[in-house]
Amino acid sequence: MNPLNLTSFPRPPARFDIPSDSQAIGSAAFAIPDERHEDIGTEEDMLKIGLLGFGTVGRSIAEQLAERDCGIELRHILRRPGKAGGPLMTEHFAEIINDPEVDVVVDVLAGIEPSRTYIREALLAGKAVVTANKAALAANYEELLGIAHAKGLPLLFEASCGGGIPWIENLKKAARIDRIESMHGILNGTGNFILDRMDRFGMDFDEALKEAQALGYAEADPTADIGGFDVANKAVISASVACGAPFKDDFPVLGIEKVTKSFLDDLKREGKTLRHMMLFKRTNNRAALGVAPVVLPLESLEAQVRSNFNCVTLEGDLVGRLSFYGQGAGGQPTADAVLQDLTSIRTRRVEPLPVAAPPVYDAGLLRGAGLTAHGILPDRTLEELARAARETGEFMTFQPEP
Ligand SMILES: NC(=O)C1=CN([C@@H]2O[C@H](COP(=O)(O)OP(=O)(O)OC[C@H]3O[C@@H](n4cnc5c(N)ncnc54)[C@H](O)[C@@H]3O)[C@@H](O)[C@H]2O)C=CC1
Ligand SMILES: N[C@@H](CC=O)C(=O)O
Repeated sequence: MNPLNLTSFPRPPARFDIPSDSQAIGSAAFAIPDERHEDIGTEEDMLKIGLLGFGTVGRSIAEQLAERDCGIELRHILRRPGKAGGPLMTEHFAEIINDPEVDVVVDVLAGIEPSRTYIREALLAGKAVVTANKAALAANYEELLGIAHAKGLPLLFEASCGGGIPWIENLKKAARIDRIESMHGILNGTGNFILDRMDRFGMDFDEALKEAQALGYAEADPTADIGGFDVANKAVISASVACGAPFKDDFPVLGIEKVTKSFLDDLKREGKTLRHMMLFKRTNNRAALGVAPVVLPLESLEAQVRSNFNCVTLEGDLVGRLSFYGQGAGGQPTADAVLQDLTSIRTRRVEPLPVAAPPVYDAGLLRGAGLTAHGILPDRTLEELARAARETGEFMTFQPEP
């Protein structure tokens, strides 16, 4: 029995302009009828999944499914050739999408490919998809959400941003009522772990990075974490959800590779600290995005965020500021986010994505009122500061508005 009652997914509010073409980013509300969806199950039915990947997150998902009664049955686990020895293991993706019992394909692979191909093929084969892979999603957001929309299938990605924090779900909910005017926050557990270990325990950068890797926080290639590209992927996904349209523009990304203990000690003496942040601003139909190390007063909210924790804030025109805090990396919190998405599908409580016209990129929004440059180069945009940082090799930091 297929428990995916696609016709019962809530419809988005009427104020959204729903594009009719199949590439449009839409919600799972628009089910295209096919015979698979006619066999509608109930909430009590087991949701059957095929798991792609058996690393830190994949193992945690399998462990939790064995331990708790979530109403989810694990039918297959895709592993690399030569590693698929155990029960349920396969090295053939075709075995998963050709299994008519599989309702949802869960992607916890690393890197853009083969995830993009597998998500595409799963959706085209009529399977819902849950992914934690922000690199694959950010790079192919329009295409993949477009296919999900055209097929009337959920493509959920809570785990892709902020580990165990229910950020995407709440951002979608806020966007039902509010205009999302800004977002900022810490969205990388590895980077925050490193800065915190250096700041509070005097650890070296490399030593702290090794510990983050051993704890399962870092990406397979940790340069994505410390160079800001992992935050950039999460920023693209968050901005796309907030704007109701794929956020495709280039934007400045500054990493934390150059941070030293002595730099953090100097800041501490001034009553400040450093956090690696996503920065997003939007007014009317204009928006800007950036990733940068930000100098913060010690008493600020983000300065309290330690270890692998993340803290991300949205500002809506009605609700004002809403902040979300929790473990941003690690097998268990990320497994929780995946299981939450699967439970939303099983219980047919999928929050639809807002849909709107894409904003025009306006770099000037991250200047002046939005951010004040710290120390040097005041009154420049984040783009100009990023360029100068690359050219001079200097380490740039910014202070957020109070
Ligand atoms: N570790 C974390 O805290 C978080 C990770 N994520 C994302 O979740 C995904 C998984 O992360 P981790 O489990 O930490 O990564 P990982 O590197 O520990 O696991 C990835 C697994 O996929 C396997 N794999 C790669 N290509 C494959 C292929 N073609 N066929 C079969 N298996 C293949 C690898 O052998 C590895 O076991 C990544 O996309 C990551 O960005 C998201 C949130 C938090
Ligand atoms: N490498 C990432 C994992 C979670 O998204 C991080 O450290 O935040």
